Amino acid sequence: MKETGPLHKNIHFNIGVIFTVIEGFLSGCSYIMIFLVIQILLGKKTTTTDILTITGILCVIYVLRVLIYSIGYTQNQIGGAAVSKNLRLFLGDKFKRIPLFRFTHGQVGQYVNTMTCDVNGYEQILTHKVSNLTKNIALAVMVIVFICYLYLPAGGILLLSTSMLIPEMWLSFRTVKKYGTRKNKVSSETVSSIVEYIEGIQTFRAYGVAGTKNKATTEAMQLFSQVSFEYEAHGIPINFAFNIINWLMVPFIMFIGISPWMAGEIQTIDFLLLCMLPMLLAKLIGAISVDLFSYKNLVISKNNILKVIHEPEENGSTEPFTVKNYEIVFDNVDFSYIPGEAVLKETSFIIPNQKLTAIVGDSGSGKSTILNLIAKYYETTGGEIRIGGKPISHISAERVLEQISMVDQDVFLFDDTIRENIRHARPNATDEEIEAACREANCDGFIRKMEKGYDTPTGENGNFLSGGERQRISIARAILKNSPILLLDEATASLDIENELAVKQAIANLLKEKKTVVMIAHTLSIVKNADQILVVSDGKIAEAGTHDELLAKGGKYAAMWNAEHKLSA
Ligand SMILES: Nc1ncnc2c1ncn2[C@@H]1O[C@H](COP(=O)(O)OP(=O)(O)OP(=O)(O)O)[C@@H](O)[C@H]1O
Repeated sequence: MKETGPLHKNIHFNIGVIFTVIEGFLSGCSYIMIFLVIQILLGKKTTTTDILTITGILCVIYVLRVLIYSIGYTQNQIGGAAVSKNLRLFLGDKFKRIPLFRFTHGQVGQYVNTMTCDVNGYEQILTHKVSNLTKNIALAVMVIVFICYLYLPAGGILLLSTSMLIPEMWLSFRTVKKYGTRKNKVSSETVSSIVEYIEGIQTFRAYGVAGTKNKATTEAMQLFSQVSFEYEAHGIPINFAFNIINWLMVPFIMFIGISPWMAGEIQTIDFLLLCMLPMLLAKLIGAISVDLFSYKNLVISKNNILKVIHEPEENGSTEPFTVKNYEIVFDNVDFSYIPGEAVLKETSFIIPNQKLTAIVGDSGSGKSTILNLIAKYYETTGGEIRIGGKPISHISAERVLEQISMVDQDVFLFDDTIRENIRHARPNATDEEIEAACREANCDGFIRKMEKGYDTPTGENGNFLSGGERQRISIARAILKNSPILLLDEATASLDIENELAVKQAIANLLKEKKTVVMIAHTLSIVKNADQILVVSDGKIAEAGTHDELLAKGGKYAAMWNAEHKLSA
């Protein structure tokens, strides 16, 4: 099947294979030359010219072999590396188009496995396996042809024994398909488990369940070891049986060559080679069998890559998303993360353009889900969400997200400087613009106190910074992006008083601009001045109105307000 797209092999790869095959034939030629040398030596009239000619030809063959091998190997490496680079770039780009809800924990493990192990595996096929295989096959064909020339029946028998490779491969491939596929699946689960273990190491250590005490990770590794063993254990007997047949051919050919040699039908030198060449052939066939086995295994990697390549993409339009206003409408929206377990049920509400809407409600009532749906992290299962009158289901997440700034509790920071982390919000922003955004976000002060100021590294995922500092950096990003919609998950409750005040001030600055703001509020004091408050309860909007209206109503909001005031009193 002709390969297209990122798996397509390039010209370097093809040149590499051709050169390796030539090198295989040349290596066969050196055996023919040795044959000629022995023939001359055993003959009566050996002249210096004969010896010089043969050694000269051998020199040329060896120099050519080294040259051709070097070119072939280099071309293979260049070709393979180019394919894997293009493949990784392609997959990186593909991840941009896969719906965001696909990036669940288990799936991320699979993607990491594909991007690393599977792409490495595929590169191995291209840079080593294919060339080794073609070279060994070329040399094996030459050896068989040469044995046929020496003594046809011996050549015929070797051809027959070599053809046992076909059933052997058929059986091996079945093993690879069954156990290799499982091994690969368990391998991605193990990667997920290891990623989770490393990410959560602080928590695991705090609870004394790190290292071998961590049940989930230990079990995942044990399972992987067991599956790997099963895989090898089922492949070995087939290979073992084949190798016995393969190597028994060496004495057998010797045996059937004795009578013609004694009868003078073949010369001593031919008999000598009949004793030696089957050993070389057995070694080659053994190597071909092992390479074909691992080649088939690596094909699983290729299939995993193909699976990602063919993953359904978002079907929304990538045309720029332009609307006259940024009113957000939820029209009878149904949503569930797990089929049958509804989180939002026929939910309808309007978030007015350039107004502040606060969402309050019990924990687990669906507040974050509403933000996730506006940002198109997930697709609704029923109903429609419209921004500025346009249904967002027809627009790609990337285009919708261009209109949105998100400040939530999980601030993701890259292992880069503070300046570059903020610049991600608007890559062409100047240093002055970044610093101005930081002043508004109340983080300019603490950044300047740092040794390298804006060029201070944040550490992996911002672990050199405190929670409040990370939140203010996230607010600076939102200010810099200056998008018309702002989704805010206010989470000042977990901060110390100084940080809480700084973050609240930063949020107040962020809200000064005219934007459509949707804010999840965990403390009601912060939403008092909102233009509209939505009270979410059990996946529905239980109440909607201003602070005063809702208090006057004496419903759920009023109860929450009174409870909060009792606590702070
Ligand atoms: N990725 C997910 N997969 C499955 N269920 C989920 C997922 N995310 C949230 N849920 C479930 O959906 C429901 C609503 O969750 P959501 O995070 O929207 O609540 P919330 O009101 O924001 O809660 P909180 O105030 O505690 O953050 C909860 O029952 C939660 O367990």
